[in-house]
Amino acid sequence: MDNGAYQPEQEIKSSILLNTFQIDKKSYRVFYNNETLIWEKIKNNKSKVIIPIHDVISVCYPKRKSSQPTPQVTPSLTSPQHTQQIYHDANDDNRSITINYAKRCIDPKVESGKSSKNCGDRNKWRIHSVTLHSNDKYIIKEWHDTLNKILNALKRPRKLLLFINPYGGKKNALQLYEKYAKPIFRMANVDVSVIISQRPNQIFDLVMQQQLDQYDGIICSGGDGTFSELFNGLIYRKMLSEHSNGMESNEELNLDNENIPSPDIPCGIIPAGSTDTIAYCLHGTTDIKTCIIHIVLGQVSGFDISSISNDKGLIKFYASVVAYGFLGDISFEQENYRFLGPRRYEWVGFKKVLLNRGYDVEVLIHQDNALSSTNQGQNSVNNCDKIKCYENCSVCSMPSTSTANMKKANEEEKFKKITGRFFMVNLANISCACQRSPSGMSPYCHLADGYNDIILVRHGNIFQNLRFLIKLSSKTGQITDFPFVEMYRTNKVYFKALNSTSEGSLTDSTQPISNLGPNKYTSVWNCDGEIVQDTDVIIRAHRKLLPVFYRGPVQEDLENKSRGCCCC
Ligand SMILES: Nc1ncnc2c1ncn2[C@@H]1O[C@H](COP(=O)(O)OP(=O)(O)OP(=O)(O)O)[C@@H](O)[C@H]1O
Repeated sequence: MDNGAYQPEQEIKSSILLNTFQIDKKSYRVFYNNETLIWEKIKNNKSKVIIPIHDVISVCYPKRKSSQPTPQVTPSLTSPQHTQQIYHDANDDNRSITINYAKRCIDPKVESGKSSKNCGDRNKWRIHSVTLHSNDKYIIKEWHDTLNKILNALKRPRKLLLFINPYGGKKNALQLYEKYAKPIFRMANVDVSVIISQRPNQIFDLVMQQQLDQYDGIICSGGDGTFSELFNGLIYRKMLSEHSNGMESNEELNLDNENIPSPDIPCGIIPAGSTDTIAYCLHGTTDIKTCIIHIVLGQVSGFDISSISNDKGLIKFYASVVAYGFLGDISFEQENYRFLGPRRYEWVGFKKVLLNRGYDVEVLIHQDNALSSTNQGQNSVNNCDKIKCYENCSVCSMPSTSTANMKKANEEEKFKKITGRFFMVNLANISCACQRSPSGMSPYCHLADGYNDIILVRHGNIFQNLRFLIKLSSKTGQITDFPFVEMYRTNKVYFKALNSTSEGSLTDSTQPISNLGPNKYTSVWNCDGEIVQDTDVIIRAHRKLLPVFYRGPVQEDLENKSRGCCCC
């Protein structure tokens, strides 16, 4: 029933505009209809550009050059600094408007129809601008006002809080922000408050303490560790607020760690770390402009987050991987070689592959009935349909009712027990693809299906371990082709290190590691790059727990086809 109230969706859907404009001194028919903006040459309607309104960043009158200096961010801030740009409209007599829009990278030859093969990376997005001229200032004004009304009706972030980690990666997050992020936020009229972190875990602490209601999104610029601080803060904050009545301690908070509440505020990541696995998996690229574009365009989707707990409760949430054994050992030692930059992983990895003696462990892998039906009861990724996770993924968009219903029908949970000596045991929340390992350790892992892939790599001689690592970093081939690798899809795993000299799990395990660490018999966990020392843990996947600015990578078939000409 139409009660006369203003409905933004109606504005987006029902508006229609059609006029002739000059673009680069040529006549174009330009129309807006059905959430799409189209301009085509009047004399040659083959040259047509189609842009969904959701990919339009801003519509403005051509700007006068501002005499005001651009505000600079002063380092070492712990309270937000605002960096909003004020636009100056030229005058009321405008005869042109500029439309700034984002578009996937497509080879200009493909766009002009001269070639069907695309050398560009379709995961990358770039900003383009088109200026429409008309002698009729009323037409210009109508287009400007209508398109801005539509853009304002879209659900997009207008005010963001950004944490910058100046220490991660190449230590250039601040420069990257100034060079790439600030101009895009300014173009999109997003008001950004910036906080530069001064120590590890400060982002987590600030997210827990700060008033966040005024923000439409909380984002960070840094690597996986920085993003981990951010989303751990957001989730813990939400858990605390949900349990605020009568909640006395963290232990009580940790009791119900099956049903974790979702944060209300979406988050995002501007990659400025060493590996940037999470950004790579979310967008199919670590291209910084692409990641910023996805934030300003504001498309939010649920992203799986997993947790690692001990018998006392929750230890940490992770977004990429928890890895015990080889990768845990690397994570433990790499901090000592930070002066080598991203190369430190190669040096420490080389040392650890030579010295690895394997670790004895026992795992109980939950066999989810919802998965068994598609996997012939094996829960093995080897047997399941090999569907990769892309934008609009059919697996991730399946309703999540199956797991809950199955549990009721079969009260007793089924577990698969595996014991042995392992080179590494990894639980991947995402494919873990990155520039170094483009397929990732778990190529078919999904971003939002509610499952982890557990990868068990049996310990072997140094040549076997090396073969495994080479395959892991290759573009083709799968680690599950090796007979010493097993992979299972699951939403819960009980893990125990055997032969432990540490008499049970270490408490307070994410505290500074000083003299603690892997001993002769046990390793540590690499949890999104941070160390967790417990060796008796439960690992759970939480479906779509975190709202994140992302669309997912582009479908690979198209990408491969489009890259067909790269050999030339
Ligand atoms: N001002 C700071 N000084 C020192 N360390 C910091 C500061 N701010 C954040 N940190 C810590 O820096 C660590 C490394 O950051 P991050 O993981 O983002 O970068 P990286 O390790 O280079 O990248 P990646 O995780 O993608 O490989 C994090 O654990 C974070 O807690």
